[in-house]
Amino acid sequence: MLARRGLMLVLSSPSGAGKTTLSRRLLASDERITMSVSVTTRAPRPGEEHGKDYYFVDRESFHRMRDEGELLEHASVFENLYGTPRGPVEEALSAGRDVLFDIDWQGTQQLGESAQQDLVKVFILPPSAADLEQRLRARAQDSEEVVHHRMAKASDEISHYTEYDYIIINHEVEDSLAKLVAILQAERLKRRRLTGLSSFVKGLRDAL
Ligand SMILES: Nc1nc2c(ncn2[C@@H]2O[C@H](COP(=O)(O)OP(=O)(O)O)[C@@H](O)[C@H]2O)c(=O)[nH]1
Ligand SMILES: Nc1ncnc2c1ncn2[C@@H]1O[C@H](COP(=O)(O)OP(=O)(O)O)[C@@H](O)[C@H]1O
Repeated sequence: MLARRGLMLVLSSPSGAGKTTLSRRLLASDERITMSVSVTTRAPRPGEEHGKDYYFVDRESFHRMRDEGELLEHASVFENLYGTPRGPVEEALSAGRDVLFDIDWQGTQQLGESAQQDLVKVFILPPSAADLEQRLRARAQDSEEVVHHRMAKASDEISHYTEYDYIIINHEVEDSLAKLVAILQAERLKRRRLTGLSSFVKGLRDAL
Protein backbone atom coordinates (compact mmCIF):
# COMPACT_ATOMS: atom_id res chain seq x y z
CA MET A 1 0.00 0.00 0.00
CA LEU A 2 1.24 3.53 -0.78
CA ALA A 3 2.50 5.67 2.11
CA ARG A 4 -0.10 8.28 2.98
CA ARG A 5 -0.59 11.16 5.40
CA GLY A 6 -3.29 10.43 7.98
CA LEU A 7 -6.44 12.55 7.79
CA MET A 8 -8.67 14.03 10.46
CA LEU A 9 -12.33 13.06 9.97
CA VAL A 10 -14.63 15.31 11.99
CA LEU A 11 -18.27 14.48 12.71
CA SER A 12 -20.48 17.24 14.10
CA SER A 13 -24.24 17.46 14.56
CA PRO A 14 -26.88 18.66 16.97
CA SER A 15 -26.97 16.41 20.01
CA GLY A 16 -28.95 13.23 19.28
CA ALA A 17 -28.58 13.19 15.47
CA GLY A 18 -26.41 10.05 15.60
CA LYS A 19 -22.69 10.94 15.74
CA THR A 20 -21.83 8.48 18.49
CA THR A 21 -23.71 5.64 16.79
CA LEU A 22 -22.04 6.29 13.42
CA SER A 23 -18.60 6.72 15.01
CA ARG A 24 -18.83 3.36 16.77
CA ARG A 25 -19.93 1.62 13.59
CA LEU A 26 -17.18 3.21 11.52
CA LEU A 27 -14.49 2.31 14.07
CA ALA A 28 -15.71 -1.29 14.16
CA SER A 29 -15.63 -1.56 10.37
CA ASP A 30 -12.24 0.02 9.64
CA GLU A 31 -9.05 -0.60 11.56
CA ARG A 32 -7.09 2.18 9.88
CA ILE A 33 -9.05 4.87 11.74
CA THR A 34 -8.76 5.56 15.44
CA MET A 35 -11.00 7.62 17.74
CA SER A 36 -9.80 10.79 19.40
CA VAL A 37 -11.03 10.40 22.99
CA SER A 38 -11.90 13.81 24.43
CA VAL A 39 -11.58 15.09 27.96
CA THR A 40 -14.76 16.50 29.51
CA THR A 41 -16.03 17.91 32.77
CA ARG A 42 -19.48 16.37 32.03
CA ALA A 43 -20.64 13.55 34.32
CA PRO A 44 -20.49 10.07 32.74
CA ARG A 45 -23.75 8.64 31.38
CA PRO A 46 -24.68 5.12 32.47
CA GLY A 47 -22.46 2.70 30.58
CA GLU A 48 -19.86 5.27 29.54
CA GLU A 49 -16.27 4.28 30.27
CA HIS A 50 -13.40 6.51 31.35
CA GLY A 51 -10.71 6.37 28.64
CA LYS A 52 -13.05 4.88 26.04
CA ASP A 53 -15.96 7.30 25.65
CA TYR A 54 -14.29 10.25 27.34
CA TYR A 55 -11.66 11.05 29.93
CA PHE A 56 -13.89 12.39 32.71
CA VAL A 57 -12.00 15.07 34.63
CA ASP A 58 -12.75 17.89 37.06
CA ARG A 59 -12.55 21.56 36.02
CA GLU A 60 -9.20 22.02 37.71
CA SER A 61 -7.55 19.21 35.72
CA PHE A 62 -9.17 20.47 32.53
CA HIS A 63 -7.80 23.99 33.07
CA ARG A 64 -4.35 22.59 33.84
CA MET A 65 -4.33 20.60 30.57
CA ARG A 66 -5.51 23.62 28.61
CA ASP A 67 -2.94 25.95 30.21
CA GLU A 68 -0.10 23.51 29.57
CA GLY A 69 -0.96 23.31 25.87
CA GLU A 70 -2.06 19.67 26.05
CA LEU A 71 -5.31 20.34 24.18
CA LEU A 72 -5.46 20.66 20.40
CA GLU A 73 -8.79 22.50 20.75
CA HIS A 74 -11.35 23.05 23.47
CA ALA A 75 -14.83 24.49 23.91
CA SER A 76 -17.66 24.93 26.34
CA VAL A 77 -20.80 23.03 25.27
CA PHE A 78 -24.00 22.84 27.36
CA GLU A 79 -22.08 24.42 30.29
CA ASN A 80 -19.49 21.63 30.28
CA LEU A 81 -15.91 21.84 29.05
CA TYR A 82 -14.68 19.54 26.28
CA GLY A 83 -11.25 19.25 24.69
CA THR A 84 -9.09 17.10 22.41
CA PRO A 85 -5.82 15.76 23.87
CA ARG A 86 -3.01 16.66 21.48
CA GLY A 87 -0.57 13.74 21.94
CA PRO A 88 -2.60 10.79 20.63
CA VAL A 89 -3.73 12.71 17.54
CA GLU A 90 -0.20 13.73 16.56
CA GLU A 91 1.10 10.20 17.12
CA ALA A 92 -1.64 8.62 15.00
CA LEU A 93 -1.28 11.07 12.11
CA SER A 94 2.49 10.73 11.96
CA ALA A 95 2.08 6.94 11.84
CA GLY A 96 -0.20 7.37 8.78
CA ARG A 97 -3.36 6.52 10.68
CA ASP A 98 -6.61 8.46 10.34
CA VAL A 99 -8.30 10.02 13.36
CA LEU A 100 -12.05 10.36 13.96
CA PHE A 101 -13.36 13.31 16.01
CA ASP A 102 -16.83 13.73 17.53
CA ILE A 103 -16.58 17.44 18.32
CA ASP A 104 -18.75 20.53 17.91
CA TRP A 105 -18.43 23.40 15.41
CA GLN A 106 -16.26 25.47 17.76
CA GLY A 107 -13.65 22.71 17.97
CA THR A 108 -13.88 22.10 14.22
CA GLN A 109 -13.11 25.76 13.54
CA GLN A 110 -10.08 25.59 15.84
CA LEU A 111 -8.72 22.45 14.14
CA GLY A 112 -9.17 24.22 10.81
CA GLU A 113 -6.84 27.01 11.93
CA SER A 114 -3.90 24.64 12.40
CA ALA A 115 -4.65 21.66 10.17
CA GLN A 116 -6.84 22.77 7.25
CA GLN A 117 -5.18 20.37 4.80
CA ASP A 118 -5.68 17.29 6.97
CA LEU A 119 -9.28 18.02 7.91
CA VAL A 120 -12.39 16.34 6.42
CA LYS A 121 -15.56 17.81 7.91
CA VAL A 122 -18.88 15.95 7.95
CA PHE A 123 -22.10 17.37 9.38
CA ILE A 124 -24.89 14.97 10.38
CA LEU A 125 -28.48 16.22 10.20
CA PRO A 126 -31.56 14.51 11.66
CA PRO A 127 -34.35 13.78 9.12
CA SER A 128 -36.77 15.99 11.12
CA ALA A 129 -37.20 17.84 14.42
CA ALA A 130 -39.55 15.10 15.62
CA ASP A 131 -36.92 12.42 14.88
CA LEU A 132 -34.30 14.41 16.77
CA GLU A 133 -36.50 14.72 19.84
CA GLN A 134 -37.42 11.03 19.67
CA ARG A 135 -33.73 10.06 19.45
CA LEU A 136 -32.80 12.24 22.40
CA ARG A 137 -35.55 10.58 24.44
CA ALA A 138 -34.80 7.09 23.11
CA ARG A 139 -31.30 7.38 24.49
CA ALA A 140 -33.09 7.67 27.86
CA GLN A 141 -29.95 8.73 29.63
CA ASP A 142 -30.60 12.41 30.12
CA SER A 143 -33.21 14.14 32.26
CA GLU A 144 -36.23 15.88 30.71
CA GLU A 145 -34.54 19.20 31.40
CA VAL A 146 -31.36 18.15 29.57
CA VAL A 147 -33.41 16.91 26.57
CA HIS A 148 -35.21 20.29 26.41
CA HIS A 149 -31.97 22.19 26.62
CA ARG A 150 -30.42 20.12 23.81
CA MET A 151 -33.49 20.60 21.58
CA ALA A 152 -33.36 24.35 22.24
CA LYS A 153 -29.71 24.46 21.15
CA ALA A 154 -30.16 22.30 18.05
CA SER A 155 -31.13 25.16 15.74
CA ASP A 156 -27.96 27.11 16.61
CA GLU A 157 -25.80 24.02 16.08
CA ILE A 158 -27.42 23.33 12.72
CA SER A 159 -26.72 26.89 11.53
CA HIS A 160 -23.03 25.88 11.20
CA TYR A 161 -23.66 23.23 8.52
CA THR A 162 -22.25 25.55 5.82
CA GLU A 163 -18.77 25.25 7.41
CA TYR A 164 -18.61 21.52 6.57
CA ASP A 165 -17.48 19.65 3.44
CA TYR A 166 -20.11 16.87 3.48
CA ILE A 167 -23.67 16.54 4.77
CA ILE A 168 -25.33 13.27 5.77
CA ILE A 169 -29.04 13.26 6.61
CA ASN A 170 -29.18 10.36 9.04
CA HIS A 171 -32.34 8.44 8.08
CA GLU A 172 -31.09 4.84 8.37
CA VAL A 173 -27.91 3.97 10.21
CA GLU A 174 -26.74 1.44 7.58
CA ASP A 175 -27.23 3.89 4.73
CA SER A 176 -25.51 6.74 6.63
CA LEU A 177 -22.61 4.45 7.49
CA ALA A 178 -22.19 3.53 3.82
CA LYS A 179 -22.06 7.24 2.95
CA LEU A 180 -19.46 7.88 5.64
CA VAL A 181 -17.31 4.98 4.41
CA ALA A 182 -17.55 6.35 0.86
CA ILE A 183 -16.40 9.79 2.02
CA LEU A 184 -13.45 8.28 3.88
CA GLN A 185 -12.44 6.10 0.91
CA ALA A 186 -12.50 9.02 -1.50
CA GLU A 187 -10.59 11.32 0.84
CA ARG A 188 -7.90 8.66 1.33
CA LEU A 189 -7.31 8.70 -2.43
CA LYS A 190 -6.65 12.46 -2.61
CA ARG A 191 -3.38 12.89 -4.43
CA ARG A 192 -1.93 15.35 -1.92
CA ARG A 193 -2.27 12.77 0.86
CA LEU A 194 -0.35 10.06 -1.02
CA THR A 195 3.17 10.78 0.18
CA GLY A 196 4.49 7.58 -1.43
CA LEU A 197 3.03 8.41 -4.83
CA SER A 198 5.94 10.18 -6.55
CA SER A 199 8.43 7.37 -5.87
CA PHE A 200 5.83 4.80 -6.96
CA VAL A 201 5.20 6.65 -10.22
CA LYS A 202 8.93 7.13 -10.76
CA GLY A 203 9.47 3.37 -10.40
CA LEU A 204 6.61 2.74 -12.78
CA ARG A 205 7.95 5.15 -15.39
CA ASP A 206 11.52 3.90 -15.05
CA ALA A 207 10.25 0.42 -15.84
CA LEU A 208 8.48 1.54 -18.99
N1 LIG B 1 -15.03 21.19 20.78
C1 LIG B 1 -15.24 19.98 21.27
N2 LIG B 1 -16.49 19.48 21.32
C2 LIG B 1 -16.65 18.23 21.81
C3 LIG B 1 -15.55 17.44 22.26
N3 LIG B 1 -16.03 16.25 22.69
C4 LIG B 1 -17.35 16.29 22.49
N4 LIG B 1 -17.74 17.47 21.96
C5 LIG B 1 -19.09 17.90 21.58
O1 LIG B 1 -19.82 18.23 22.73
C6 LIG B 1 -21.22 18.03 22.47
C7 LIG B 1 -21.86 17.27 23.61
O2 LIG B 1 -21.35 15.96 23.65
P1 LIG B 1 -21.97 14.89 24.63
O3 LIG B 1 -22.08 15.48 26.01
O4 LIG B 1 -21.21 13.60 24.52
O5 LIG B 1 -23.45 14.73 24.12
P2 LIG B 1 -24.04 14.06 22.80
O6 LIG B 1 -23.45 14.70 21.61
O7 LIG B 1 -25.49 14.35 22.95
O8 LIG B 1 -23.75 12.59 22.87
C8 LIG B 1 -21.29 17.33 21.12
O9 LIG B 1 -21.60 18.31 20.14
C9 LIG B 1 -19.89 16.80 20.91
O10 LIG B 1 -19.57 16.70 19.54
C10 LIG B 1 -14.24 18.02 22.19
O11 LIG B 1 -13.22 17.42 22.56
N5 LIG B 1 -14.15 19.27 21.70
N1 LIG C 1 -30.44 6.58 11.91
C1 LIG C 1 -31.00 6.41 13.13
N2 LIG C 1 -32.27 6.00 13.22
C2 LIG C 1 -32.85 5.82 14.43
N3 LIG C 1 -32.24 6.03 15.63
C3 LIG C 1 -30.96 6.45 15.59
C4 LIG C 1 -30.27 6.65 14.35
N4 LIG C 1 -29.01 7.07 14.64
C5 LIG C 1 -28.92 7.12 15.99
N5 LIG C 1 -30.08 6.74 16.56
C6 LIG C 1 -30.41 6.67 18.01
O1 LIG C 1 -30.58 8.00 18.45
C7 LIG C 1 -30.04 8.18 19.77
C8 LIG C 1 -28.97 9.31 19.73
O2 LIG C 1 -27.87 8.86 18.92
P1 LIG C 1 -26.35 9.20 19.29
O3 LIG C 1 -25.50 8.41 18.34
O4 LIG C 1 -26.12 9.04 20.76
O5 LIG C 1 -26.32 10.76 18.91
P2 LIG C 1 -25.24 11.92 19.16
O6 LIG C 1 -23.92 11.25 19.47
O7 LIG C 1 -25.21 12.70 17.88
O8 LIG C 1 -25.76 12.73 20.31
C9 LIG C 1 -29.47 6.82 20.19
O9 LIG C 1 -30.44 6.18 21.00
C10 LIG C 1 -29.28 6.09 18.86
O10 LIG C 1 -29.41 4.70 19.01
